[in-house]
Amino acid sequence: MLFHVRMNVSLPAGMPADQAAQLKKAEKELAQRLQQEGKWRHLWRIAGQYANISIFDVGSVDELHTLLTSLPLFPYMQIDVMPLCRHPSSIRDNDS
Ligand SMILES: O=C(O)C[C@H]1C=CC(=O)O1
Repeated sequence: MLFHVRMNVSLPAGMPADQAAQLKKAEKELAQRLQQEGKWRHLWRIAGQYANISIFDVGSVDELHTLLTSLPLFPYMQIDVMPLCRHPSSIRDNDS
């Protein structure tokens, strides 16, 4: 199942720099592992914003929820999810 996910990150202004750096490091490690596993299919920065557009390929809505809530930055993100299905005019399958 494919999902379009937008994540807007908002760290508290008063968060100590070392705590923010640690959270970002842990987030990056998990994000890269999930990309290697094929679950986090695309990850794009939205230009000029601390936000991303991602495509996830997971087995269920529950799996997506578990994955998103396990992200180290989850407490500091607003996340919007859109489930995707194949468009009848698309010339691509879900694997491209
Ligand atoms: O920077 C972000 O967009 C937030 C988050 C998503 C992946 C990652 O490494 O950090």
